[in-house]
Amino acid sequence: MLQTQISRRDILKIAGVGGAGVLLGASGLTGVLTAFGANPFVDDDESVDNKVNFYGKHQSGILTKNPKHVYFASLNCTAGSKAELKELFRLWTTYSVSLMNGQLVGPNSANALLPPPDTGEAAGLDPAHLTLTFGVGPSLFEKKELGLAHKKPAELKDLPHIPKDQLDPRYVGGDICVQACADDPQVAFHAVRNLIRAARGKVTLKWSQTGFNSYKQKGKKVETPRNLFAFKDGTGNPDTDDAKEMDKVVWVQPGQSKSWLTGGTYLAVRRIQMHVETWDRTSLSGQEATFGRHRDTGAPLGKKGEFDEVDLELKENGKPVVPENSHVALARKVKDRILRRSFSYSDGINPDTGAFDTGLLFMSFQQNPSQFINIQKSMGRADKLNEYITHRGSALFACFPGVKKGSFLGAELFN
Ligand SMILES: C=CC1=C(C)c2cc3[nH]c(cc4nc(cc5[nH]c(cc1n2)c(C)c5CCC(=O)O)C(CCC(=O)O)=C4C)c(C)c3C=C
Ligand SMILES: [Fe+2]
Repeated sequence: MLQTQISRRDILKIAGVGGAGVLLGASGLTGVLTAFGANPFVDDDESVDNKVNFYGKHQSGILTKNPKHVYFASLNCTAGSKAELKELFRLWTTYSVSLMNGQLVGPNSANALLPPPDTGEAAGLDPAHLTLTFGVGPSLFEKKELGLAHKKPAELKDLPHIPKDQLDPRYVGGDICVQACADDPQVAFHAVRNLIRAARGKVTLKWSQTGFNSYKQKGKKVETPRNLFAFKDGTGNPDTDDAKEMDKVVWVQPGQSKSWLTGGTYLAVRRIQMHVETWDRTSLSGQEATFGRHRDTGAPLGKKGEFDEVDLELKENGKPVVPENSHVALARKVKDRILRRSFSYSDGINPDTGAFDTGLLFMSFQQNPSQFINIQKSMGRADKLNEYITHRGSALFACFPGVKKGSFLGAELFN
């Protein structure tokens, strides 16, 4: 860690101490160098509580468990050249490590005539397990000024239309994405706000979505969160502690795609409205038949425990206990697997209908978008859940591999 760094807790102590010399002496070099266009190396500070490391083989925020809040931002890229974009990702690397350490993105200046380098609303807060995940969308590679067309992976293209989706252009696509997850929504927002602020002239916000997850925690044991239809959501996910499984499901392996994406992954995002008014008029048995699981325990129909194996062959009076058109049965019809990492959202009401604008910010990570697409196709028109949901937003991003100390986000793409 740079000796010159300053924690967000320290800022409160230092506040009020005048004199540029004092402040630069205490917290120094980072902001000064950043202001002159250089990016000093900032390391993970493992002495900080509630902190997730930035550096590693893979980016954070993909296998990182139990995120409570997300601020997801989809961005337009307005950089004029590849060199400009590369500089931005270098700067974002330094910023991301500082933010995930719970530090200011730049030291305060004593000059009150200047805006403070850090927007300040996370002052005094710890990192709250902040993770930052960056990806690039298909449209980035179509920008002639960036000269990246030859680096576009064949599979990085807009997700296909699915029956009944009613996409709203306000929630579609994006050149770049930033996913900020934290246990504190203000920490997540602060991170995205400062990243965007530092990128002025190089990116603009296209769309964004906040989301949340709530779960009971006893010691280290965490219960599966419930979605806004009250069902446990995430039970059937692959085991993120199983590295071999993650290499099969999530991480792009050497030779599978463009080399810059090795160790990275694809993020499929769907903003899915959930018609809670209709759901709340549905019987419990109807709700359980929709998912193929019990609402209370999360167990597959016909079973007792949440993690009992789903048995699609189980019959009662000649009929499958887990209905063939249930969400889970259809998801299991194909052999493809994905890692879901979704969040509920609640965005007020739709002024035209008076209905809640609420639902699921569905996010899944997979080594090839075809895994998501095959599951989506299997669900197709048949999924009983379709009666209660409408897909409103959609985007696909290729998320960079992790960053080695001394390197920067997307180095393999830009070098
Ligand atoms: C194409 C991928 C999927 C979309 C889109 C999707 C939307 C969606 N899902 C729920 C709620 C639940 N999904 C559950 C399981 C489940 N869902 C998918 C895929 C998509 N879901 C998969 C691959 C699975 C796992 C199937 C398995 O192998 O068992 C469940 C059951 C519990 C669990 O495993 O998480 C729920 C509940 C909603 C509400 C929704 C759109 C709003
Ligand atoms: Fe699902």
